[in-house]
Amino acid sequence: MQPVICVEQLTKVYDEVVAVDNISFTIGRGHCFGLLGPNGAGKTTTIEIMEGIIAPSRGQVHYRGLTNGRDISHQIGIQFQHTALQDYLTVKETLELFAAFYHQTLPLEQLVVLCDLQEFLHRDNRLLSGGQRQRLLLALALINDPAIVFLDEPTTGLDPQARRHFWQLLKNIKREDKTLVLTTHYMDEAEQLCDEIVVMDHGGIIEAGTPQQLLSKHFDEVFIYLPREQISRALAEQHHWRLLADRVEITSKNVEQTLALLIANRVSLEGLHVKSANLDDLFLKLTGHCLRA
Ligand SMILES: Nc1ncnc2c1ncn2[C@@H]1O[C@H](COP(=O)(O)OP(=O)(O)OP(=O)(O)O)[C@@H](O)[C@H]1O
Repeated sequence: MQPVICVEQLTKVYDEVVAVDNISFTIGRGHCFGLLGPNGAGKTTTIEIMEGIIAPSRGQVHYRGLTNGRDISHQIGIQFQHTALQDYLTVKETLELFAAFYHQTLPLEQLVVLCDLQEFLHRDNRLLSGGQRQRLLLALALINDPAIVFLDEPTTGLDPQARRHFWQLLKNIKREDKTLVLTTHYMDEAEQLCDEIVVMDHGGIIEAGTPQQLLSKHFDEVFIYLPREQISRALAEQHHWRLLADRVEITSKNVEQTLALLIANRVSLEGLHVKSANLDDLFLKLTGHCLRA
């Protein structure tokens, strides 16, 4: 891995709150790096220090010889969660306006293709759907052809189809040798996009690695589900299986053995569903609460 950003012993203390508590990590060039954690974990503070928006109390962020975000603005792009777009301007006019702020920009035609803006290029900003608006904001983050793009919960509020479309665009952008730094509340998004993730809680790092590394480190079992009415309460309690509202959850280290046990107990296997642990399960295990809770 060729490191592009090195965060070293970063700390941010507000009056009475340690928002970020001595964290260190490295982001590889061309990777998608995900910063995850529950509300108040310290993600935004960390990202804003990396972006040079706020100064750390202690520690450093190194980027190509630049420290703590100084003079970094022309090398990065930021997609903020809430950016006010100028009313009465079209998408094309908005791109042209933002392009005028920079010496060096990506050709607009390239941006339009990269962010899939063709269909609504001449539409007034006020008339854009949520997904179209996010694609325009992505284009604005890319306008100066940055090496690193920061994305703050880019798909919050989008419908499943628009989210998937957005993910595809981010995958294409990654192929252009850009490094993506993403915060998200959606574990499926992190699983789809991120090469490395860091999970924060209470200002510190509680886990770091690739999604696959973390899943295999924390889980050596799969979840088996069966409709509730097919398993007696006595059998479930005997084996400590979880009784959910409409199904039973069986945690199994050996699927074959569990199936044999079910068959031996004359349990019907109709509607059986097997699921490997995903980042949602990992998050729950690490932080004790769901991201959206
Ligand atoms: N300017 C500030 N002054 C005082 N405390 C702050 C300030 N900014 C953040 N904090 C506190 O620092 C902690 C970390 O906040 P931060 O916004 O970085 O968390 P987060 O992980 O981004 O949360 P969310 O997912 O809700 O955006 C919180 O306890 C927050 O209240």
